[in-house]
Amino acid sequence: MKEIFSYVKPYKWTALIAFCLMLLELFVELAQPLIMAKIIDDGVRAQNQGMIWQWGIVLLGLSFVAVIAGVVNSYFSSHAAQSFSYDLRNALFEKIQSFTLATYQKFSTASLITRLTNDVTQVQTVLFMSLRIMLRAPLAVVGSIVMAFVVNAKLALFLVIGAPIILIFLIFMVAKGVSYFGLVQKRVDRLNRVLQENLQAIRLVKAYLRGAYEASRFDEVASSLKIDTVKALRTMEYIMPVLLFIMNMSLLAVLWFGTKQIASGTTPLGDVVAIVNYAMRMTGSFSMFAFIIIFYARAKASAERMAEVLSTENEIELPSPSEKTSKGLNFGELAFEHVSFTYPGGDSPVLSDVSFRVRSGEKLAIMGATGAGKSTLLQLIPRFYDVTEGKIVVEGKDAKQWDLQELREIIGYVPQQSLLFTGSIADNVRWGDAEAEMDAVLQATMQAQIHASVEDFPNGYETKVGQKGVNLSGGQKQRLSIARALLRKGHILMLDDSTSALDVKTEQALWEALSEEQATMLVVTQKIRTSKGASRILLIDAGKVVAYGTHEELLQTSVLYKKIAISQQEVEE
Ligand SMILES: Nc1ncnc2c1ncn2[C@@H]1O[C@H](COP(=O)(O)OP(=O)(O)OP(=O)(O)O)[C@@H](O)[C@H]1O
Repeated sequence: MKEIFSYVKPYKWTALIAFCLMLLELFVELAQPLIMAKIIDDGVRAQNQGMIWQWGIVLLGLSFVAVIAGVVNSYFSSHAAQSFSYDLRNALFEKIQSFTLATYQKFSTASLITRLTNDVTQVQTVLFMSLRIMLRAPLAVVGSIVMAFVVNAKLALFLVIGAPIILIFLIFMVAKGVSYFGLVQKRVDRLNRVLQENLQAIRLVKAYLRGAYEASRFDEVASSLKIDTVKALRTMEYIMPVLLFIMNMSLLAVLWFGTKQIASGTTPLGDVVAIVNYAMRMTGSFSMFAFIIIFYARAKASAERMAEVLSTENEIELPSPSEKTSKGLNFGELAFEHVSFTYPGGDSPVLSDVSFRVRSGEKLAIMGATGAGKSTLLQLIPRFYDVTEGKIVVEGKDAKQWDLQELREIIGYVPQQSLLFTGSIADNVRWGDAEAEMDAVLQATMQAQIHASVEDFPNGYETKVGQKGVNLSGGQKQRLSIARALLRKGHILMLDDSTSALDVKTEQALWEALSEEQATMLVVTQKIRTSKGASRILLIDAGKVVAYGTHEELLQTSVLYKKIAISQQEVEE
């Protein structure tokens, strides 16, 4: 909570003004019973009309001040709370951007979304409430006790007795509430995950008629959210009756002894009325406090979840400034030296002792059965994950000594699953280089064989791409992803089975266009037709290199490669 509230610091003045206005409001509120007592004793009982008018006007004036203070306080409180949540959300987002893929996996996308939305809102609400009413409640309690002592110390004692019991009880309930609400937030995570999976795979849900199953899955998570929320709120329900019981007992004691004192003439009626008024205010403030405590307990659980994100250390080892060297010299050269890799949390290596070298401008085809480790191999180069053993040498330097941004800048990557973003087609291609002129965009799209298709769209390059590219075909998405990587003009171009949705003619035209590329190319493929054109082929099986060489060499030396070649020739024949 402390770490999260450090984000209030930039708005401390706004918060302080809100706090002072709240104090003013409170002061007016506490002064009212005192004035009422004066009106009763010196005005009503003494039958002094002038006095009643005089203090009546004071009372009205003070009420007006309280209203103005309340309105201005609201303005400053909401400004501080909104600015705080804006900064916090940005800080969380920035932190998440710096995560390694392994860390993303640890948190899960749905949980990160909940933390950035729902959790931030919980804390923001409590901050607003704190500045508006939350701090006011305990201050009103203390203020009421002090004023009650000013009016009549003996009667005020009855109000003090219950207060410590209530405080201890409230602290106990908050501690209990935090653990319950932590669980509730986890349920919200689960609900978001199910919803996210369902929406992402909506076509599959419809095609496989899984609507009813999905509805029951959603119902299950929604009902566990309901059950746990009710459980958490139920715990909180005890707060109010216990509070009211203790406070009402105090009030009864005040009335009992107050009446006796009035009868014996030791205390004026106005004093008893004022003390009763303060006791009622205390009860009201405690009730308000009890209500806010529910929000506070929930916000505390949320704050802990956000602090967990903010304090997560990046697992990627970054070079120290002395180790860091500028970009490499050998354009696009790449070598794997005895590289082994196990996924975080995995028990067996996905890649074992992989070694190969690709020279500047060469094209390496990576082949192997599904699950052999081809995509994993590519993902190690831009350091999405770090190697477990061995090293990757990029342009003559260990990848770990590269500045991470510089390393990623020289790599154009086309993932297996083409991903596009909401925006225009031009915007999507410009992901490769945000500053690129339209000429460069056109050059990249022509090379990727997508220019003609884009021209056919009514709005050309300004055509809006729906979420994840829903309004484009698989082949169009693949080629736009390739254009994006080409625009990057990197030294190394990595294509992960990125032409699977293209017809033979378009694919051929694409490879021809790409043969003019200067960049070193790593191409994951299943097709002998593609590997034939590569400078070298790396054949992997269950994470191990089983063959490495040119097409002709592999036909001679690798039984597996030869088998694949024969099977594909048969298919082609
Ligand atoms: N994020 C991950 N966490 C844990 N294990 C993973 C992860 N991604 C892949 N794996 C495992 O690593 C192995 C290699 O996967 P990889 O995606 O690299 O294979 P591939 O050769 O590219 O397969 P395909 O041709 O089907 O895409 C598989 O056994 C897979 O289950």
